[in-house]
Amino acid sequence: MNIEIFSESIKKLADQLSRCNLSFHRWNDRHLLDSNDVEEIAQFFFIGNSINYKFWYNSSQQKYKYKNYTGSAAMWASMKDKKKLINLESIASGNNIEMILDPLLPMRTERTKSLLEAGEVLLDSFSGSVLKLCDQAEWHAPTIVEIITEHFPMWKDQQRKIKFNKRAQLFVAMLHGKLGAESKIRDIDKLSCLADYQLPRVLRHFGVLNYSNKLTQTIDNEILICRDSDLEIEIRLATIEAMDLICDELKIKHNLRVSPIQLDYILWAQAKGISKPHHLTPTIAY
Ligand SMILES: Nc1nc2c(c(CN[C@H]3C=C[C@H](O)[C@@H]3O)cn2[C@@H]2O[C@H](COP(=O)(O)O)[C@@H](O)[C@H]2O)c(=O)[nH]1
Repeated sequence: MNIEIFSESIKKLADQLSRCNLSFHRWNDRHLLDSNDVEEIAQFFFIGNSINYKFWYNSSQQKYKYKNYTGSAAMWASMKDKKKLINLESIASGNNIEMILDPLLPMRTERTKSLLEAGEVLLDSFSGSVLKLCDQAEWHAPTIVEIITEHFPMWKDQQRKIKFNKRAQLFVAMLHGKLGAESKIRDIDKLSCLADYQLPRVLRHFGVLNYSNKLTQTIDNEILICRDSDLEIEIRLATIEAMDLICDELKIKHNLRVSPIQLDYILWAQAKGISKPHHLTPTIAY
């Protein structure tokens, strides 16, 4: 065991959170597509999340940049600038990928494969419509995630039978938040938080996750943690458990019903001000 969850820190953090606006993020950020066309938004969120992973090169400090943006925001901003090229037929044919993918993005080979798969499968199995995929799931959040991970192998994020499905769940959360009152998505609260590299960093910063000396050394010295290793899975599981406990505390002590996926972005966004590194696992999952 390399991680302990501190209940005192959970109480303190829940207390702070209880005084914040805990509603779903609306994804109206400047680097995201703004459109009244729901299909266009859904497609943009889908294509973006198909390559929403690993924005670091060799360390937490060395991040992909585009214009004034860093990390995932830079990827979204670059996709937004190229939105006219995001045409499923040409993505699936491989023709536009060279132009869509910024050459500076890490894991270019994997991202090319992710984009090709997204284009091909959306066209072949869902008539090129992300909304059709949601219709097929009857807008039931966990079913949308299931359909995505069944049809798009690159989205499958399952380790030792544990379904993390970080990118598929983020896609659903983004669509739900963006649609706001118009959202037909059901059972969004059945999704888990998104076990990426920033959320555990935030939970560690707030003292919720307490790392063993070995893990502290590994992360602070920016030593790579292998994909599918016990350590990687422990970090991801502890993140989910801690987020569930924070939600329990908000409910029991503060009478606030907040789901882990609702709380996810609120805490994720806190990563910006943290100086300690995040864990480094080269992966297409997050
Ligand atoms: N748990 C959780 N993880 C999330 C998100 C988002 C949201 N995305 C954006 C869309 C509009 C917003 O303004 C954001 O820019 C990205 N990530 C993950 O973080 C990592 C990138 O981190 P950094 O290098 O610092 O950008 C990477 O694994 C990415 O997949 C979230 O909401 N929850």
